[in-house]
Amino acid sequence: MSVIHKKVDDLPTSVGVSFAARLAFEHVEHAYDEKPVLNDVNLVAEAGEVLCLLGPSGSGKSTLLRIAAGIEPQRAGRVMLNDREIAGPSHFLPPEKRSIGMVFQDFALFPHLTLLENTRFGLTELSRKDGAAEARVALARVGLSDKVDAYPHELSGGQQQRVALARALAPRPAVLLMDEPFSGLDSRLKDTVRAETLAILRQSRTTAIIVTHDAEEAMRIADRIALLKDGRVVQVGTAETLYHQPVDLFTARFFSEVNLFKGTVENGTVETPLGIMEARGFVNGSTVHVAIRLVGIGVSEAEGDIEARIVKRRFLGVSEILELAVAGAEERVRATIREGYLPPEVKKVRLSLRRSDVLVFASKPD
Ligand SMILES: Nc1ncnc2c1ncn2[C@@H]1O[C@H](COP(=O)(O)OP(=O)(O)OP(=O)(O)O)[C@@H](O)[C@H]1O
Repeated sequence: MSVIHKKVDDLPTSVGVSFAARLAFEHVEHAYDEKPVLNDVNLVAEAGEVLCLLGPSGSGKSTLLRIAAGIEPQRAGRVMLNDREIAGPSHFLPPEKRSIGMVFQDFALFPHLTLLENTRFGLTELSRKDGAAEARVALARVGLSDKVDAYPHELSGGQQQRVALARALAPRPAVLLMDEPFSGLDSRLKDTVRAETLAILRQSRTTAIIVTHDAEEAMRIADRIALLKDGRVVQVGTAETLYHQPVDLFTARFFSEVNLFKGTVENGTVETPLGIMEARGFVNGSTVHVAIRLVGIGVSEAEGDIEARIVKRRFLGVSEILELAVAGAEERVRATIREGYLPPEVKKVRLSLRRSDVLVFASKPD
């Protein structure tokens, strides 16, 4: 996909081709009253990419979006759109001048306006006729041409989300910000709406920053993911990087369910209930956490080096979670199997480990 780089000053404010822009947060800090919520955030959304801000509740994701949109002026640092400072010590561009669109969690549609009027709302620089024409194009793009005269309450949740997307994209923003855009949709609709939204973003070549607290959702939609914790960016990268090379235990646990054991390093190894694991690069005597992904434990009636007994089975539809007692270990171990893989009467099993699912991290002080 070719992405056209253009200076923000040259960007059309309303009609014309959409030019994806690069948006960068540089040393951004923020606090509400005296409570710090963002701490030295450095993060770039490259032109044309879908960047997900992922993190638990309260990690500062929405605040970062609001700062980019210009709704919330940050305490320190700056926000750049291509080479231009849009918020910082020397300049503050008001929201309507930023060429940045926003889709809110609750869609924020005007209930008394039709879809056409809702979508035309941000096209203030165009005549009524041109605005309506652009709004029709935007609604066609999200597949709602036949509903231009309908009101929001006449639509399903998924359709309302598409109107919100059409309204945000109609002025052809250089960057689109979306705050938990799929969280209000029921699970049956979610997959479809997510796929449609992504297709529209790709087609319109818009740079998008999407907030979510759901790691699986981020993996489904993002080109890159920025994981936030307590107002700091913990790690940025592709889904594969964050999953396979997590920088810390927090990141590892955000992306997969793990068994967690604490141990002491001896001669580059550490003992766990599932055997002795390699812990290269750690100082002798240091305390480490060993995280073993549930999916990395093979369970079988016949094969595997480790003997275990099934203590509990929990049915989860396509899979089951097993709680296991391992010979010689006090701590219980969890593993996952395909539903029905083991007959109900089976109690004794053997386990095998996939080494790539064993992750060792230095223990942080409690
Ligand atoms: N207007 C505000 N006034 C005071 N504190 C706020 C305000 N907005 C957010 N906060 C606080 O700032 C912190 C970060 O909030 P923010 O909404 O950015 O996090 P988030 O990661 O988006 O979380 P969530 O997923 O729950 O929305 C939280 O502790 C929150 O309580």
